[in-house]
Amino acid sequence: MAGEEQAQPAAVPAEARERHKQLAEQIEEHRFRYYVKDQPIISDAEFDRLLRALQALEDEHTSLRTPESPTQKVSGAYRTDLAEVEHRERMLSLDNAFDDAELGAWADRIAKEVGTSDYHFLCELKIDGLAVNLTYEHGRLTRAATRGDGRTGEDITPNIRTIEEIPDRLRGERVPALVEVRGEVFFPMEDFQELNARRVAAGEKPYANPRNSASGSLRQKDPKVTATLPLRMVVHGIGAREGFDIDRLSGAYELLREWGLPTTPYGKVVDSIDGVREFIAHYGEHRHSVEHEIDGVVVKLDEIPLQGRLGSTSRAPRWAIAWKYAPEEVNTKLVNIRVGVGRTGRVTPYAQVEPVTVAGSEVEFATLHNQDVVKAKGVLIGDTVVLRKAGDVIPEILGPVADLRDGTEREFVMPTDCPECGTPLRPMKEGDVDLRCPNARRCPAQLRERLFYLAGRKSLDIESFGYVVATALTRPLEPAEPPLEDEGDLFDLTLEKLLPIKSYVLDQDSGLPKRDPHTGEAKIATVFANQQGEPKKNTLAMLDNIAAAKQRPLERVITGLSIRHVGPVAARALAREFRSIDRIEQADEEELAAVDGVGGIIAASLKQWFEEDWHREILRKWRAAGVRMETEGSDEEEGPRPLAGLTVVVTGTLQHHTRDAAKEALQNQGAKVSGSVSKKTSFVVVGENPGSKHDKAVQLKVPVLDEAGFAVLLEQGPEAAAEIALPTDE
Ligand SMILES: NC(=O)c1ccc[n+]([C@@H]2O[C@H](COP(=O)([O-])OP(=O)(O)OC[C@H]3O[C@@H](n4cnc5c(N)ncnc54)[C@H](O)[C@@H]3O)[C@@H](O)[C@H]2O)c1
Ligand SMILES: [Zn+2]
Repeated sequence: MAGEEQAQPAAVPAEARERHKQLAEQIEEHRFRYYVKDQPIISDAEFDRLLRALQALEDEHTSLRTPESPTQKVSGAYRTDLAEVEHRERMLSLDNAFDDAELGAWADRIAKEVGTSDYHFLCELKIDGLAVNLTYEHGRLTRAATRGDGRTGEDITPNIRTIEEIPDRLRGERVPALVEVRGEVFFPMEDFQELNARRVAAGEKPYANPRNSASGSLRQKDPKVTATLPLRMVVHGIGAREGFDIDRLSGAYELLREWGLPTTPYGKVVDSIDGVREFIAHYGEHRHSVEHEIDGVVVKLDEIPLQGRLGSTSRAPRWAIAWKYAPEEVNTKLVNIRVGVGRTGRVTPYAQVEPVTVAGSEVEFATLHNQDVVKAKGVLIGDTVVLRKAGDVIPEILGPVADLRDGTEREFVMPTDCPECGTPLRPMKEGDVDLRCPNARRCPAQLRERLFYLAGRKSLDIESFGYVVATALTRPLEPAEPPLEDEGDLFDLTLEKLLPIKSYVLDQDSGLPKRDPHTGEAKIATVFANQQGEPKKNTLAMLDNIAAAKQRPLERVITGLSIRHVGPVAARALAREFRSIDRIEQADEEELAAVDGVGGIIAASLKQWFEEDWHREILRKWRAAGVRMETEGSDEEEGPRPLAGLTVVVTGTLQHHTRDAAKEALQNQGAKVSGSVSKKTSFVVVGENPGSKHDKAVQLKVPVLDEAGFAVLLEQGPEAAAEIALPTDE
């Protein structure tokens, strides 16, 4: 008889046991790939699902929850090339809360078990990096190690010494005999693509995301390699200690800061779980206003004696919990790399992926910028890739999961001809990375994009004129000839020309026809007529709106010409200075370049634009149609410019101004309006629901104005506004 088998509890069905074994093996395998090879093949979210499935199985059959189960251990013990180091005090993982009920349950347990009502929660950001343990003895850094299995980690002392912000010696008078400092090493997102480019060029596998590159960089055998990489660190805990006492973790952070260690500025002590919820909600919205990737919030009981009272499991402390945000990274298949043609003819590759839901929306396309970027990222068509969608930013491909290749993947080859008009592509200038379609006037893609921009908010702001209309006017299925040759004909559109038009309904992101979800057929529509062949209401409104757009200010007309490098800011400067299109055309390059906000590149681009016959023809037609080509009044009439020299950023929703109106008001008084906050920003005007710019302002201590302060700035000038600017340290 097999006595050992009898040790297995009979109550657990064989299938459950088998499933448990398989899941456990899978999890161990993924941990090995993640912690040791730094090349995971599944996303964190998928990994978390596996671990949860195992937990659920063990909840059902508790006897499966043995000490060896992956649910009970801190990662795993693996042999690596690096030397082993024992931690003095164990390094643990964290339990997770994926929804509010789980967070609430944790808080209830704390309330029940701490035996007092006098306690606080310390909220911190959960940094997506690599856990390390730094040992300082009498103020000197003597050892640095990875977390490993929590008891034994890998020795990375020489590598850690290459990180600038980690002090070799602690500063100050109150340096203790011993302290283990725990923290997270991370790789800044903005340096990530560059690292991958270097790796691909050197024939190495690119990393799938910044977290893997932090780990890979730090666990190099040769610290000289680590030294070349921009690793950063944030400390978030204390292990073993001798020679000092602390009673609050938040207080311990003060001490760590005094010693010269990089603590986080984003921690916050709150006295209720609702305070925790607010913190979670706030950073859920401002996730990208911090310099490192965050995947959640860590909530800790702040009182250290109470932490001791609650204790830990074999895997995680009971006094802390990690709230996980919805993942922004998913793995999916790169089905194809296509190219799109932009407003200025620039041809850019973009990724078509197997549709996935990420950060709440379904994604099918992701940007790839240009052919060099495709190379630098090292992605092949057919790869499983890591796709990231962060906030409102356009989805992008971070990198390939190279370990999943099976040899069928192929390299992307840039097409030689324009995908929409067949014209051979070429760089505009020698040395340009970008290829362009030189058929600027009639390439349907370019004309479509120009029209869409011309009708858009930054230019003529024509309502009822969107992408579908721009498509129908430039590449109709019927009739064969489009109703306009180029944007010169915009103001001559008639119902007669519009009603017969049938067109594909194109997707704005990809330029591909949208498909009927049921039949899979490309959607075709009569865009301007209803079923009876009469004009749609929208069509009539659009024609009225087009007519009204003839009276838009000069700067908006200039913007709408799609002159390379001439955006709304330059257009405004040009309109202000020259006051008519004719005078801009007559000005020589030097005069143009001398205008504040214009400069040499724009001046050259303007000159080039006016050299094209068909460009001048657009102006002639527009003028004949009655489009405004100058500003009335003379220079002298222009008011004083009390805000000249100021740079102002506007963020959030204002009650009494649209964003554009606020900008215009500022610019009218001579202020420069900028989209990003820097130390040079004079004021940040903050409306409701401001985003990361507000945080940045606070961080850089730039004066912040609310809407009332904004009114003071406009009416009484910068000195008065400065007096009522909000205190910037919260
Ligand atoms: N994709 C894969 O194949 C794969 C495999 C294994 C693990 N993972 C991922 O790794 C993570 C699991 O790792 P884990 O066991 O370390 O758990 P965890 O990441 O959920 O939480 C524990 C860790 O959080 C870190 N941390 C970050 N900020 C912190 C802060 N302010 N205070 C305290 N700790 C902070 C600590 O280093 C700690 O070790 C999960 O996100 C999981 O999805 C992925
Ligand atoms: Zn073309």
